[in-house]
Amino acid sequence: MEIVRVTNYEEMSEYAAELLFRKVQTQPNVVLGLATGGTPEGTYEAFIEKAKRNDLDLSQITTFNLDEYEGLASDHPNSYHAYMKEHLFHPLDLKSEQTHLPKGNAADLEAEAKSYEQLIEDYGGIDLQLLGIGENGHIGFNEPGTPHHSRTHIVELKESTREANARYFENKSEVPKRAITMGIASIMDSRCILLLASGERKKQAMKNLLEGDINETFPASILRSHPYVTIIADEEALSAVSEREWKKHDSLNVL
Ligand SMILES: N[C@@H]1[C@@H](O)[C@H](O)[C@@H](COP(=O)(O)O)O[C@@H]1O
Repeated sequence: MEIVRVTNYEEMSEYAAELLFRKVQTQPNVVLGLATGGTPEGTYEAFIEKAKRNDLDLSQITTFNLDEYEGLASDHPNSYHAYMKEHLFHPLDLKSEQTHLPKGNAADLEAEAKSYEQLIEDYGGIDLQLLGIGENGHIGFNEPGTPHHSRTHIVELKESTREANARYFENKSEVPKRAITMGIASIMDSRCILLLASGERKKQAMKNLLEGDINETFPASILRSHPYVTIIADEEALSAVSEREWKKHDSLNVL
């Protein structure tokens, strides 16, 4: 596990965008795993800018997102489909065949989960998975208690997660109660993982991730057993982590 400690959100975004840019440049047919939430917005913005400025060839990339809310159609303004179209897919003119998200409004969600997992496999797996982290340690929508062997599945969202995400909806009651998400094992199958964390709100999560035990109570802790994880976190997110911990991991030799 590598930790890149940066000053703030802007620096985190710039650094992550540069890594994504280099990844696509060196591997034009890369399969990217993508995340939503406030954390990667700046990364997407910086990546779009770099890609356009350098005429980056994106025609061969494929993307798979981590998750989607249950019941929201892809054109629902609060769906993760809509988020991705706005923040990445449209600005980069990615074709719809290149981009994949689980369908939250599928008639048979269990079948959707299976076929999503199969599709990732058909593409040879994910080369680089981008992750944010929930305050309770969730990755994707894998809430505390999710088994480490889980594959794409349907989850009940914790009230705290619905509250944290309510800012994107009119009010909390509109936040769906369930979602479909890649599982812990699906995420761990990615060849490398890039986790981003910024701000005070994430400081306890980062402390648990870097100093706690690996267990299912804190889902992100499993990442410590993955061979290629890079964390880009800012000073506030790392403010509860002892310097000894992040210095121990600090490295610029990433991805
Ligand atoms: N499903 C998403 C996660 O993928 C994301 O990492 C998390 C943190 O969001 P934010 O980056 O807005 O703090 O929120 C949601 O629950």
